[in-house]
Amino acid sequence: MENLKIAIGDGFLESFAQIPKAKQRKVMEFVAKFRYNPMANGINYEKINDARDVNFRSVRIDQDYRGIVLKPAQGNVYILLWVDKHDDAYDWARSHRCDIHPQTGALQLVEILQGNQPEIEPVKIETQAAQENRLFDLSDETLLSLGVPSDDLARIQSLTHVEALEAIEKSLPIEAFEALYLLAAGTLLDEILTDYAAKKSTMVDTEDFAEALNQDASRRRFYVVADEMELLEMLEAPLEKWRVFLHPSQRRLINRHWSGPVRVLGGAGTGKTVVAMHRAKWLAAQAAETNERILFTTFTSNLAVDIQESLRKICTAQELRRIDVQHIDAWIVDFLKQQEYDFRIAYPNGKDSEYEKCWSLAEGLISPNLGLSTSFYREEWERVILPQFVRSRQAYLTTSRMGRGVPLTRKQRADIWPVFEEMRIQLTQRKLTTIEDAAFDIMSMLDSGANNKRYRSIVVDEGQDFGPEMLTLLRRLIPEGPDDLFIVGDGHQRIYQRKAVLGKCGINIRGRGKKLKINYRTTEEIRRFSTQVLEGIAVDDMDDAQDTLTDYRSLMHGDFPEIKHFNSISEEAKWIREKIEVLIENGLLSQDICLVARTNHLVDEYGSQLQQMGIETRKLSRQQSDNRNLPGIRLATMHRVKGLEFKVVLMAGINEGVVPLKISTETQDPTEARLRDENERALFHVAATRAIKGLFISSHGIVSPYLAK
Ligand SMILES: Nc1ncnc2c1ncn2[C@@H]1O[C@H](COP(=O)(O)OP(=O)(O)OP(=O)(O)O)[C@@H](O)[C@H]1O
Repeated sequence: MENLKIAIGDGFLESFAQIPKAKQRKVMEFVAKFRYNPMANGINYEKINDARDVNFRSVRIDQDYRGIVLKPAQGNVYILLWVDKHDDAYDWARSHRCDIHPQTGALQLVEILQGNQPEIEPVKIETQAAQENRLFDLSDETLLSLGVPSDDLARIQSLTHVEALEAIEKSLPIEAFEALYLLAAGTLLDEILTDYAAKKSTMVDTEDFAEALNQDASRRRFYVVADEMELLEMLEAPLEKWRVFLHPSQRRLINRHWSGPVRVLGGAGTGKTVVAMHRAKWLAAQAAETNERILFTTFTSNLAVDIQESLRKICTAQELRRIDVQHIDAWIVDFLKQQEYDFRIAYPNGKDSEYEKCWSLAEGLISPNLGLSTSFYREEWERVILPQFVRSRQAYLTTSRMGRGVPLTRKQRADIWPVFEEMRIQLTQRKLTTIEDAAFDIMSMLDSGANNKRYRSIVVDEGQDFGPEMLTLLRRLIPEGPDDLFIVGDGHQRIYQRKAVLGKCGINIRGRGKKLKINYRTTEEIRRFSTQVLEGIAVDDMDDAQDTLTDYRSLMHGDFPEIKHFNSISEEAKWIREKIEVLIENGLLSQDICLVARTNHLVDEYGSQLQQMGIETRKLSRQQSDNRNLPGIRLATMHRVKGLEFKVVLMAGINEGVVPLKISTETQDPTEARLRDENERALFHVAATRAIKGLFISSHGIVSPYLAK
């Protein structure tokens, strides 16, 4: 059919997810027929009496259920909006309308306020005091550019508090509400205008729905379906809205050419991984003709597994074949294997403890006369020697020690060097090396022409945890140029004590540093609580400037996190059990609840207490991703839950000495102590921001200083 456009609204998927499985099957049968030919015999479009929107029609799914479709008089456009029981579907249709905004050209779906509307303040501003109280001192033109419908201008201009704005949320187009909400929360007007305002256009045809569907602002709620398979796939996972409904700020980063490396910041849950995945898909589609490959790399192995799984949901088979998803260590190991490299990588505190054996032998060379603590040597090794590939005494004498608290003279450097040299000797004798040295060895191999893996582009998730050696390696792996590197990350979530400055790794992001600001995962109450722990801490933007969380918000609301202290772990575990039972009684699945603790030991302890009380648990392993089809309360360390999300998170054992972990923060160097404390705070922040709608925090004994007010 000529110019046929079939679209689906996000509300259709949400309402579809709510109906019984048997009815969902009927809807799928209907949708298949509808997608093939919306004018087919048997699809009857019924007018809806009293509907305020003349373009709404109902369609029959079966005896009980109806779909609501937007079917404008002009053009060949059909938009699936809602599905529900007959009467509920009609009620929905009567209480909504869908218009094209005359200035922005966006398609907007809003609820029609009726009955008990929040009190609207008088439009006419009579006194100066009243005028000063106004929430938004904005002209009609500015409000229109943000997508506020013309009927709502006076109402918005008269609002005096944010609760009144929240009360009319559903009656405002999503983009207008979001811009106003962020403004009310303190975001600067200039920033809002840059991110949200549409340029004034005199060309908008408010009857041209086909054109309206092309607007970025429309595409966060309406998606034009390419084929029947795609539509059915969307119905298979109706709540995975990230697959198609991208925020304009996300879309702007994805579907375009960039002249060089891009760095995307964003607080927890702002959709960085979603953006990185869509970017990889777009890049893979661009590479169709050249058959070039994309590397998608992460810091943790679990995330790489999850990303591979999620990419399957948005990529074609061809696109998927062009993307290598691998966490960076695995990539390094693979590369070295192909080069027949003779060394195995040993990790600190690794399973075989070889690394620690080598270190204790190296420590044997520490001279007590120098007056430096043993922890100082280890910190120097990890923070200075390894990341900068310092291989000789001579090089060490002139190496930058920026960020280290204890200054060293040249003589002291010369005196302590043998310890590091010995560490390398011990490792080499066992045919071992560190991941950092391995990365630098690959760079030497690349310099001598070994590159069996040529990539068109590299996409990096968890960028904040990549050390300088890894970022330098990625830079060397791909020639500088358009669409070379796309790095997402968040310094507030740096939990592995690795820190790099992109510019110093040869990655120049000038003019291509971007930020995501809307948290899609967590309620505003949980977001606020989770960021408190980082207050007053200067966090970098992965380059040479600072990042901030002041412009990071959630539009969802829920309960405040609950915090409870106990005398003993058994009392605490009992309380946790009661919480779990109530949550499950209220319809939550056990696999949507995760208990998080700081150490493996504590995780196991809570696990056995819960099991003794008859609660099924499942500990998340380091090697495997979580299969959410299996029941059981999830148990995990704070490190393991990075990148994941659960409807409810129970943070247990938030005690003094545990959070922050005493042995992790013990050092005699005050600068190092500060860095480690920041790291522990980031870990707490990461764990708390995994919660979608419920966060419960408990402790036993003396409470953690992070909770004590
Ligand atoms: N455009 C979108 N529409 C709907 N949901 C979205 C969108 N973007 C992201 N989300 C959802 O928000 C949640 C967080 O997304 P994602 O994991 O990509 O964020 P993140 O910034 O990488 O988080 P973190 O840094 O905390 O791991 C996920 O549930 C994701 O599906």
